[in-house]
Amino acid sequence: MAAAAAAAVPVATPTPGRMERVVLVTGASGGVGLALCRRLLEEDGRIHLCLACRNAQRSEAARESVLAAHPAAQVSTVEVDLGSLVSVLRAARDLRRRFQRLDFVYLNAGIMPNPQVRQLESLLCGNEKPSRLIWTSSSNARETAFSLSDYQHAKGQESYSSSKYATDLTSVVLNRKLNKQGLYSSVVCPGLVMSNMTYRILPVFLWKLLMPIMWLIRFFAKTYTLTPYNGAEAHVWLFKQKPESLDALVKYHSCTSGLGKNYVEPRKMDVDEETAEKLYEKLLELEKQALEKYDDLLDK
Ligand SMILES: NC(=O)C1=CN([C@@H]2O[C@H](COP(=O)(O)OP(=O)(O)OC[C@H]3O[C@@H](n4cnc5c(N)ncnc54)[C@H](OP(=O)(O)O)[C@@H]3O)[C@@H](O)[C@H]2O)C=CC1
Ligand SMILES: CC(C)CCC[C@@H](C)[C@H]1CC[C@H]2C3=CC[C@H]4[C@H](C)C(=O)CC[C@]4(C)[C@H]3CC[C@]12C
Repeated sequence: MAAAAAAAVPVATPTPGRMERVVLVTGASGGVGLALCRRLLEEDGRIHLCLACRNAQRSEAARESVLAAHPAAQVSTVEVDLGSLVSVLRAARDLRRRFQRLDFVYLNAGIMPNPQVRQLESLLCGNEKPSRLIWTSSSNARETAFSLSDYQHAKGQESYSSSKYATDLTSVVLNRKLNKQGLYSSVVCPGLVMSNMTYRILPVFLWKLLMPIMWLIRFFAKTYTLTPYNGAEAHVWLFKQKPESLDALVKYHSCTSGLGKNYVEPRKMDVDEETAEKLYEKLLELEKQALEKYDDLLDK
């Protein structure tokens, strides 16, 4: 299975030319990630879009559905299970071989931050134009759920809030370390979106029954974006911004008004920069230990 997860490149997909922007989206097989892919191509049909998914069938189905709406688009796939270090390293090696740089990486499948980014550093840093990392975090990221001494949350009960807080910290520290090398990182919250994730909280039929109530709630709670399309608003907005104009300590929230109008709301994050720095040191140490075992998957 792990070998199969290495990398599948559709043969028909051309290698991106020098001037095309390359955009990688993780978790692109459904929900916010897939809606984001469609919306990005509406913004710029010339990008080379690479869908990073863990399941080959779902990945191909996503690629076909994106191509159905944008037949001339350049869409490729890379298989990666972000829960497996070997799979992440193989996919990163494959991406390093296929692309000279990555202009945008949307880290949308929500798992702990390391080492997916570090393995792509050579594609993200030192390019002519800045590269961007955009993490799908959540308004549910909470400092109280996170502990530096147990940053992998082995002992806690709030892994979701903890991992999203770790994501926020990582984004903050990456900006401090890598802005000067041309890498800019941002975090977004898609709001409450109906997707496979929420269908694991309540069954689909119940959400459908609740939908009229949620449309009403949306007049008061603007983060009830409800559809993946609306949830991708902040991601798409960031795609159009100059990275130098963004605040590293802000989370960008997708919002939808009661009448269905989408907009983005920046909110200051409650992150301690010293904790961010300490987490970064710990992640580097963890990475060093983990990578010692997988020397053959690293480019020297
Ligand atoms: N829905 C919501 O209300 C909210 C969502 N979010 C965040 O938005 C992001 C997208 O979620 P959403 O679209 O709602 O959920 P979905 O479950 O619809 O999509 C999640 C995507 O991530 C992929 N994925 C999950 N685990 C892995 C893995 N180990 N390796 C590779 N890919 C993986 C899934 O692949 P597969 O198809 O194979 O399962 C799928 O493509 C997440 O980070 C989530 O935490 C934040 C706030 C609210
Ligand atoms: C009438 C309905 C509103 C009743 C639904 C009750 C609950 C099951 C849900 C109400 C709000 C939901 C959530 C809000 C925030 C999400 C957050 C941003 C996230 O990242 C993960 C999912 C949420 C926690 C989501 C979960 C279901 C609710 C609690």
